[in-house]
Amino acid sequence: MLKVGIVGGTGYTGAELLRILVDHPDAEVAMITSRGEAGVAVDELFPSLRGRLDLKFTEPDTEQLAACDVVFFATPHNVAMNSVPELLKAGARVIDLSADFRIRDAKLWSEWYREEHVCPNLLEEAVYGLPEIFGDKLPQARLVACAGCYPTAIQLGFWPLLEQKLVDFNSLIASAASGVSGAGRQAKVNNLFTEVSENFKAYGVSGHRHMPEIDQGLSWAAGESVSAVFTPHLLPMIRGIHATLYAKLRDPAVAIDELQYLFEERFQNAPFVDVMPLGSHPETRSVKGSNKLRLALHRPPQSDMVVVLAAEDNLVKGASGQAIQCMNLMFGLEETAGLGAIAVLP
Ligand SMILES: NC(=O)C1=CN([C@@H]2O[C@H](COP(=O)(O)OP(=O)(O)OC[C@H]3O[C@@H](n4cnc5c(N)ncnc54)[C@H](OP(=O)(O)O)[C@@H]3O)[C@@H](O)[C@H]2O)C=CC1
Ligand SMILES: CC(=O)N[C@@H](CCC(=O)OP(=O)(O)O)C(=O)O
Repeated sequence: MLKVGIVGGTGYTGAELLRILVDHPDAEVAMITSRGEAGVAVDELFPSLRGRLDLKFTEPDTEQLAACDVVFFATPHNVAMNSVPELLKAGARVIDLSADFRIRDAKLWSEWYREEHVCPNLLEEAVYGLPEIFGDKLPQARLVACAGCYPTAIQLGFWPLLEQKLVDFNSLIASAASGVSGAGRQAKVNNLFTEVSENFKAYGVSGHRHMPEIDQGLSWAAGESVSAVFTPHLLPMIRGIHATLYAKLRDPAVAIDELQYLFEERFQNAPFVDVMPLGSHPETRSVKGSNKLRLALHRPPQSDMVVVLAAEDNLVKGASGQAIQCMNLMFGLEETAGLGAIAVLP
């Protein structure tokens, strides 16, 4: 059994790691931290885990965490990077759900995250945690930087089109919406029920920290520097991301069936990417609680655009499920181990 440590166990992604790991056949949670809840039983804070986990939150302690085989950081950015060098030195492997190691360029990272990176030497080594693309790098990885929630849906949705150079690289638009759990569990006025419910709005249009991450991934896919227009929106629901991706076809005569075949082939060995039948409309509830990303292709009439629709659960494929998928591949386990849950309907 793998011994797992979780830093940041009281947040939404930490709780989601727990939900998945208590049913994992090859891993057990050995340590879980919270500064605010240290000493409190995990099942007291999360009664859904009563009878399933006999553990208390502890203060984060890098020396103790180093005894784990793998440590997940489910913490805000600028936290993991302070402990990762010591953990790696002690022989633990690290899966970071935050953005500390996602961007390869330390200067660019500092511009968006407003801090100096404390271990820029590890940025090159960190494997970007998007297993459908970088899965072959995971077995050797000491450090994984899990892809962000919006970037997962947007990068995978555009990837085959860019890789095959089928679309105009200057035409990429990603309009996406996230449930409120994407903003984390800490109290903020903007996330109050009264502020969020019965409302819909865009945010971060002139600058969102996922922009450089999305562009970095799209550029890897295209093999050259590419930038998308990204517009996030806040959806008055708890979980789920829906993205509508637009791109101009280089050859408007290309048949939609060919594109569908391309996507099916690209993701044929990806257990968590579902390329739905042509013309489908993936819904967030069809992925709620599951590690699936559902994609569907459309060709609007009288236009030279292709539209890709994408739906995922931001806390599962967009965060904790994807992190566990990475862990499985790092340790030579079944990619799907512990991740078999299907979506909750309705
Ligand atoms: N929510 C989402 O949909 C997604 C989130 N992510 C990323 O995952 C990370 C966690 O997100 P989320 O779960 O939403 O965040 P939350 O705000 O819900 O939880 C943060 C957790 O980190 C702990 N924490 C905060 N500061 C520190 C610190 N300085 N040292 C140690 N522990 C700390 C908190 O506990 P305590 O203060 O008690 O120690 C808490 O348990 C973020 O980086 C986020 O960007 C990624 C994809 C999707
Ligand atoms: C609704 C909401 O606020 N969403 C968050 C999503 C970010 C997130 O969860 O962080 P990752 O970078 O780790 O994916 C935001 O827009 O900042």
